[in-house]
Amino acid sequence: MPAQQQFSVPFELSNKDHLHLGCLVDGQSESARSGQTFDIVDPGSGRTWASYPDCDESDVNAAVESAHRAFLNFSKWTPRKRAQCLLRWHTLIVDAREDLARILVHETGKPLKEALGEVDYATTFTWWFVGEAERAHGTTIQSAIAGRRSLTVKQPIGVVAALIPWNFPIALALRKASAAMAAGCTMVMKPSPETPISTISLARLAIQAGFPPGALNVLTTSLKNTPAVAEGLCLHPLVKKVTFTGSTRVGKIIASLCSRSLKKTTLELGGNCPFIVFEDADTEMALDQLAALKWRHAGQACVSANRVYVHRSILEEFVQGLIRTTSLLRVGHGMEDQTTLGPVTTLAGLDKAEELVKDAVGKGAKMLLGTGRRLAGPSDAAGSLESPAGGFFMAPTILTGVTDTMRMSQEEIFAPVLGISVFDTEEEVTARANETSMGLASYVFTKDVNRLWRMFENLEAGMIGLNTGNSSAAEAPFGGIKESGCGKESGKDVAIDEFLITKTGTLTLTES
Ligand SMILES: O=CCCC(=O)O
Repeated sequence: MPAQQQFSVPFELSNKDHLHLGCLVDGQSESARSGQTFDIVDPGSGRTWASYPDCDESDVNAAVESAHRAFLNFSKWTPRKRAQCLLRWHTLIVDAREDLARILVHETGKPLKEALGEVDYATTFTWWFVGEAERAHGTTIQSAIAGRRSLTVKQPIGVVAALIPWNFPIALALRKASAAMAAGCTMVMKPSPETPISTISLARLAIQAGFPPGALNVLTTSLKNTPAVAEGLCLHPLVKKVTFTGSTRVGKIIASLCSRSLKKTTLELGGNCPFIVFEDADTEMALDQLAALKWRHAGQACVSANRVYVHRSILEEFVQGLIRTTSLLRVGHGMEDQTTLGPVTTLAGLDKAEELVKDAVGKGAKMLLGTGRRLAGPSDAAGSLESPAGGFFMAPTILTGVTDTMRMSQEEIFAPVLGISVFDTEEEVTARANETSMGLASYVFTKDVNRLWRMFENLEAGMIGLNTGNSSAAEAPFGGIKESGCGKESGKDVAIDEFLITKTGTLTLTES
């Protein structure tokens, strides 16, 4: 059933087509079979501003079959034709940058400047995979047996299901989709309940760019129907690969569902990233990098600094510097010019952040800035911070005296709460940093190049920032180890390989 437009959009768009009601299946805008919808809430105001089709398990098959039909054709396109189409998609997304960023602000709460930054980051993936499309090659193999020749070819794996998180919905949708489509796969995307609109916009632009109908389908769902739709996708026999970004808890469920048919998975899961500042670090640099990393999207990035270890000899200076820079942040709605810290995207996130702070303070941590509680009204802010009512806001909160047994050292915080722990030696901090089941990213600050090299080798994480708080880039492999997941997104060869199979051919010559 075609979907109807029904919005009261609280912001201006340069092109109204960039915001569309309805999921996308076979190039058509569709409602859920049940006719049900769910609401999209602006985390900056707490107000509902749109409703989207609430797909359930009965909607999965049509989307997968359409993607399969499209695959039969699309997988035969030459790599150059795929690259050219990806480039047109890239250009359309760049042209829609401002509108997409405004949509992002109202889905995720992040400040407009960060939302524009996300779109710019996202289009580094479309750009990168335009190049990768033509460079996925097989090999020839010198056989050990006389008269025998061997070779490998790479072929697209088939229909991919992509389960996309709400924290960077445009960047992570494009990191997954541009790699898959460069490889010749088609995709069914399931965005998070908080952020379906930006995903639909991207998919409609893909069809406009010339990808065949069905090459990129989108099913939107409420939180209630998310498990059923995700399960339907993971178990569908025509889905050959599942790529998921989200929590480790859900990642394990996805892995177990996919294991029933030995489906290939890429799992980008939770982090508990240590940020280590040694006594010989450039502290100004470490402070700037920590601020950019930690307050990015109000602490809601999987690679965010979760545990901050500062050497005892520079603790006082470091903490004072942190308070000074953090006090300059302005909390507010993402569309307001002065806002530098937006709301937390979900109420559940706010609840958890409050619990973690309560646990830490109960175990002896000291609160130096903020309140560790949601902002309820104009009088509730710490210091000079404003406290906008209505949205899911928390002032940036800084704690010292954080120990490894506190919940905030053991769980992903995903909120504007920063805890500082003290350490004395390299051996001690390395052991404490590695004392977690997670292994996504770690960060080290020191001027000693030998120590940087040692830490790079000894820290158990998939990505190590050496005097930087930002390792994410289209050209570098992104992904964790341990319970932070498996597989790589972005980077040369490895990311596109996630969507390819390698087929070996062996030829016996009749004459040699
Ligand atoms: O939240 C996870 C992804 C963030 C990034 O790509 O830097």
